[in-house]
Amino acid sequence: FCQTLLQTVFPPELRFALAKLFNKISHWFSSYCYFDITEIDGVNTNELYNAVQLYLSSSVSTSVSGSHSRLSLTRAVNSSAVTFGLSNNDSILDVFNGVTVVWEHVVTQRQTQTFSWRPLPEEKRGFTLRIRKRYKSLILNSYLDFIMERAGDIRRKNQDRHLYTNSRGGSLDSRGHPWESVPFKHPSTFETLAMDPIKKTKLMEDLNDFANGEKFYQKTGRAWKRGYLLYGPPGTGKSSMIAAMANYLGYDIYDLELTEVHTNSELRKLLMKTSSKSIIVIEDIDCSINLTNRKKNHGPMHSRNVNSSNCYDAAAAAAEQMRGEGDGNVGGNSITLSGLLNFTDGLWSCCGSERIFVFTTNHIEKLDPALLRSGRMDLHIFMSYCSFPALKILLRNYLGCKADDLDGDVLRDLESVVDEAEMTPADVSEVLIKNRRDRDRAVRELLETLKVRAEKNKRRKKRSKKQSMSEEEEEEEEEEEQEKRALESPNGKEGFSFGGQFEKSCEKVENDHEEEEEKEEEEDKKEK
Ligand SMILES: Nc1ncnc2c1ncn2[C@@H]1O[C@H](COP(=O)(O)OP(=O)(O)OP(=O)(O)O)[C@@H](O)[C@H]1O
Ligand SMILES: [Mg+2]
Repeated sequence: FCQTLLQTVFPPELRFALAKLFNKISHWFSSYCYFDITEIDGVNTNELYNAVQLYLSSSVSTSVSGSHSRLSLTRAVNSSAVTFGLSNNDSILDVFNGVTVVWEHVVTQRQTQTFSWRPLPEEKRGFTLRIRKRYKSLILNSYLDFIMERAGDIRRKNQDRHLYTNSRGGSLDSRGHPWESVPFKHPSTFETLAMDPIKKTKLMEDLNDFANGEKFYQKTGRAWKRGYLLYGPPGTGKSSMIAAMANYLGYDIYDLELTEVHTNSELRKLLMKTSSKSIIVIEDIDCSINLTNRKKNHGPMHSRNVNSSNCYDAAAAAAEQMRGEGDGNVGGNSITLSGLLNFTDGLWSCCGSERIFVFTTNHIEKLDPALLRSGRMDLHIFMSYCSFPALKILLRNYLGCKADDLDGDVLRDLESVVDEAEMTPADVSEVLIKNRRDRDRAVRELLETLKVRAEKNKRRKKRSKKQSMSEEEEEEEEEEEQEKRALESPNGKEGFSFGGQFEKSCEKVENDHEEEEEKEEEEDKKEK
């Protein structure tokens, strides 16, 4: 009634001024201050609104059995979790640093829309935060930061991981993004990963330290990133470990296909478009480097004094980078080792934080030392053939049986042959999957396979040992013969003998001299 009276009696300007004055007076006398966080800020979505909603959803869900009898439930696209929310015009208390605040979810009908390029929702939603005035400055900034951080964590936990790939070969999507993504649903976890438990625990501790190490990295002036090199034969669980890492930390994975990247600057752009809290993976790094090498030989570098019998002197590129020569872009259309090193280690690697680089390879010996030096790849993890502790994990995973469930003799047999057999966890898994309906048959067949493989390996090792022994013997015989020849030769100096190589070079020098003398004589004859 007052409002209609005001509207009829007073002009709008005066009404507005009166309302402002009234607000000011009530504000002076109130011991609280209020902050409105609306869902839509002008035309943009207010990030803080979404963050508050997520943050409150976690505290509301814990108090479901309490005073709240009506809650809203949401499930986002690509999310496997349900989030709780406050219903319209409901309020909730929250405590931060010992200070109590009140959040109210305010929903009002939006007035009839004027023309807009982007249609706005019919409801106007927002949160109102009520804080005692004296605590305003104490908690406002840190409280909002805290809320943003918590919301990020909840979002990551709720949302399924994403697996990004650059297989589009440098072209961009409609939003200018070079990465394509699919929901990442790999079920591998550290629980299911079969490897030495001590190594596993160490790695998990390392990951924890990394994820919680923001302050440490800041204090020490290091970029917040970490590099792991996983190496070992095919089928030992390198890719499975990457999936386990992503699931453990809740990070996205960027699977970088180096063969699809044409220039160093493209590589840099890809890096810039990766998000924080992610794992950047380059699988089979030795193969990717070879590709670069091949190109390098065709490029201008080929004219340099590079040993052409070797496909590429990667160390030269590393040295080039150490000297800071250019960006290492050879011929303008190929990535180089120095480009890759810059990618992982240079200034550009820090555009974003909390990132893990993982390289995998089957042949660590083929990698350039520049890639392996500490600081670049912080941890080198060897994924070995199936060991006994790893075997026990696989038995548990596939047959659902603990070591104690098996017959003691069988277990001992398994333990005695597993190392000799040099079977990969992938091979062991195959045997177990095939017989997973019959546990006894699975174990029996596994034991047989392991024994056969162990026997085979023994024979192979014996053969190669024999081979190397006979080669050694041959070499020794040859040396002895050469020594004999040296003693029997008329030019031989008694009591002295030089290595075969040296003798050969002496013979060669003498022969060369003779040839030269003959040539000179012929020329003399011709002149005459
Ligand atoms: N350590 C392991 N623990 C559990 N499962 C494993 C392990 N290693 C291999 N496997 C099984 O074998 C399959 C192949 O393993 P994975 O792809 O991880 O091997 P990889 O080391 O990445 O091989 P490659 O070098 O060929 O890429 C996986 O699907 C997984 O089920
Ligand atoms: Mg792999």
